[in-house]
Amino acid sequence: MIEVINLNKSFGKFKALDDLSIHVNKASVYGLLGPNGAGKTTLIKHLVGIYKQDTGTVTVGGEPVYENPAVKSSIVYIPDDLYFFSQYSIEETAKFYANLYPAWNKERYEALKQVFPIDPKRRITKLSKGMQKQVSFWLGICLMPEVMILDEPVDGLDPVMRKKVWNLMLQDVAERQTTILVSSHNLRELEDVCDHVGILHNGKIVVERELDNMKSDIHKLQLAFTGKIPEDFLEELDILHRSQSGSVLLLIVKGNKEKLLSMLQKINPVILDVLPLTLEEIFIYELGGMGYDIQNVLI
Ligand SMILES: Nc1ncnc2c1ncn2[C@@H]1O[C@H](COP(=O)(O)OP(=O)(O)OP(=O)(O)O)[C@@H](O)[C@H]1O
Repeated sequence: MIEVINLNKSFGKFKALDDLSIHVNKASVYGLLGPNGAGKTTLIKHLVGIYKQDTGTVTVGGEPVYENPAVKSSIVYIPDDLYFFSQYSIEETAKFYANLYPAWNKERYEALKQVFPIDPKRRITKLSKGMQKQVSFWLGICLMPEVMILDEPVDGLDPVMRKKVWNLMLQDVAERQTTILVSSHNLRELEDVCDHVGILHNGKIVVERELDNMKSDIHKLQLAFTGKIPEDFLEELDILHRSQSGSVLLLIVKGNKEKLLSMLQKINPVILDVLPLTLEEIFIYELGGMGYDIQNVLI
């Protein structure tokens, strides 16, 4: 649904996006992670047609986005820094959208008054930051978008509202095949909602993974041996991290779990446990294995 191929963008001599490619399937949720200055907002501004790429292609539904009003009208963009007309109430903004966008869904707007407990007569710019975020989701969802692009979306929302907003959007992914791309610094925030995650660092995608597959491909093992550690044998494994506490060896290993276990049983360890890994740990070890300074890449 969203396809970015070999995208390059420089500001003067500074290369903000460096031959970047991503692919986001229809009816999926793609999480874009990365530290400050990685290039997330710059990429997003290409996806919503604000920036024109230097080179490369950016398409949504197979169509280029830049200067393409038809494609742009199918995308709802909720930026980090929200903008609303300074004099308009929620109600007036809703009327404005209803006149401008044929897809505006009035019934939905009315129904969502139950979810967003804000008086629609209030002027939006006078609301708190979190309340303004709520309004942007309320109105954005009523535009019945095919694609939602969200920059730090739940920043400022309280935990109950975060859950409500994600529930509404995930319902649209399931029922209307909406496609969502969401940027964040926080992997934990994305873990529950995304099916793919891409990590952006210095303008490049350094890791892109389907989350369902990830946990089946990387394992935390605790091992202990009666005699010496069989180093020759361990060299055969794809070890991302190794540490030792007393006689217990902790390994983070890539590979098929059953194969690993049957290999390791052959060397008769006195302890052989497979421990669960969080998604955050997986990324930390994978990126560490690729030579990235983890502290600078993930929070
Ligand atoms: N209009 C611009 N002119 C010059 N440099 C820019 C411009 N926009 C972005 N940059 C630079 O491009 C890099 C990427 O910025 P971007 O805002 O895309 O990062 P980000 O990943 O969204 O960061 P954050 O998490 O802090 O919001 C930064 O070094 C930034 O200074």
